[in-house]
Amino acid sequence: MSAATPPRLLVVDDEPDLRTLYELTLLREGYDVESAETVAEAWAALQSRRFQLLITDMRLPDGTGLDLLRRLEDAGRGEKGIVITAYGSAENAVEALKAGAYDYLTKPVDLRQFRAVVASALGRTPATDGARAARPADARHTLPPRRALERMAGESAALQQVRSLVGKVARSMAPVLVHGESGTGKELVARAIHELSPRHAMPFVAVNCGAIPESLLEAEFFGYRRGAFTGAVEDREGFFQAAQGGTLFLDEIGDLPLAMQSKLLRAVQERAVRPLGAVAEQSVNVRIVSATHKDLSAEVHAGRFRQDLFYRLNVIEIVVPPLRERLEDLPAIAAAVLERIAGDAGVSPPPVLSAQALAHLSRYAFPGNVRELENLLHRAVTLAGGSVVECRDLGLPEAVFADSGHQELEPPAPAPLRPAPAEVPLPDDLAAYLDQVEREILERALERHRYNRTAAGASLGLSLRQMRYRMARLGIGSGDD
Ligand SMILES: Nc1ncnc2c1ncn2[C@@H]1O[C@H](COP(=O)(O)OP(=O)(O)OP(=O)(O)O)[C@@H](O)[C@H]1O
Repeated sequence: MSAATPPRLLVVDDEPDLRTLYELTLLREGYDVESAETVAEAWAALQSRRFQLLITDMRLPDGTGLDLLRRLEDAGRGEKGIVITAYGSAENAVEALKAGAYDYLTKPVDLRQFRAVVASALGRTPATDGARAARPADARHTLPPRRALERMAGESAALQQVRSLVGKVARSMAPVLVHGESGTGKELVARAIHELSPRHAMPFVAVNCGAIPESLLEAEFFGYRRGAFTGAVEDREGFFQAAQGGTLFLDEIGDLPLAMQSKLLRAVQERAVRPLGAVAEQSVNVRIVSATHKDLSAEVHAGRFRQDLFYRLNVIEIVVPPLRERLEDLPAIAAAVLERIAGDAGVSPPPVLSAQALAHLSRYAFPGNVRELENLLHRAVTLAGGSVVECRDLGLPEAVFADSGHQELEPPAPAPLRPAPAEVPLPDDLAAYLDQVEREILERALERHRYNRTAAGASLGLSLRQMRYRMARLGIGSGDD
């Protein structure tokens, strides 16, 4: 956008004072502003000119802001929309996002937030805001657009539905909740949304909520100031600041403790965070995509997840079904994974699965989903050593197959535990020795449960959170790295 042609905005509100307030605020930002009082007047303006952005009150004398959004959508117009809704009417806000609004604001409108949302819709930084300027993307985060979508192999109806939803929601700010079992591709979906969104050149920050010790959550999410606590020797930004202008992916959101849920809700509502030890809040412009393998509404019923946060995050839900429910995707995903493995190893052409090996795999329940398939193929390729992966290379014992109902499948029979030696020599570094013992036990449990961390943890009496924490501490990979 050149300085000579400021973006043209249309403000629609029937209250003269509010209209003036919005107009003045936007004029100070250097925009070209027009206004209207009713749906009819706004529509007349929209028919005679193009605007970059429509900012409309929800309730208008002759209709609603949504009527305008729908008309724009029907006419195939490119104007983005921001809807201003009454305080506390969450349904209206959700309706607005579903009708294609870029974002919504609630009354009374906070002008700092107003400027930030408008700027974000126009891909700019607020001119008069003290908020941090949008940064150029960190190189690590800059993937060419569409990479995640291209990586997503498979043509099942379920996956096509996922792809189409990704395309639709990418344009807006609407929070998305991705639901699916572990390893189904939830993070891939979140990345695809980010890469197709207007934010794609800004950071994508992925956070595994289940892997962070509870005492560190606030500092990790919101950052801290030097001296905020012992050990805080310098200022550090949190995930929200790191994702400024981009997308924050909150994986395993269902694992977040209740106290942290309240703080997250506040940050999402206020669009501002206060680092530990700081006096002032910082406004943040971040789109939230969260994911869970849990049934969050059941968690809400059980009192383990805040209902208000659930509604905030779950404006649009994308369900990624388990691999066993879309086995038609198996050949394409396996081929894509084999290609990736071969590419990483510099081998060409990539190995292929024999027909029997594929048939064998399609009888397996894949409790760890695509991630498990990847691990399995990694091992199989190493064992095969040639260009064709056969059944025997897959290392799936008959015990893991059942013809009736995949759900009842049991993991392979455990190998007998090694008896403890009668006399263990005393270690000279007890902590390192115990770490090694723990590492071996975790690795064996993971191996036995085909890298399904939940199942491996449960077999040792550990929650997923504890399991992840221990794995991170001991530097054990999740099997996919
Ligand atoms: N449709 C697909 N095609 C190809 N690869 C896929 C597909 N879906 C997932 N993957 C790959 O499977 C692995 C697991 O995916 P991802 O990390 O997105 O799953 P997840 O559901 O977020 O897992 P978790 O719940 O354990 O965090 C990744 O390497 C991803 O690239």
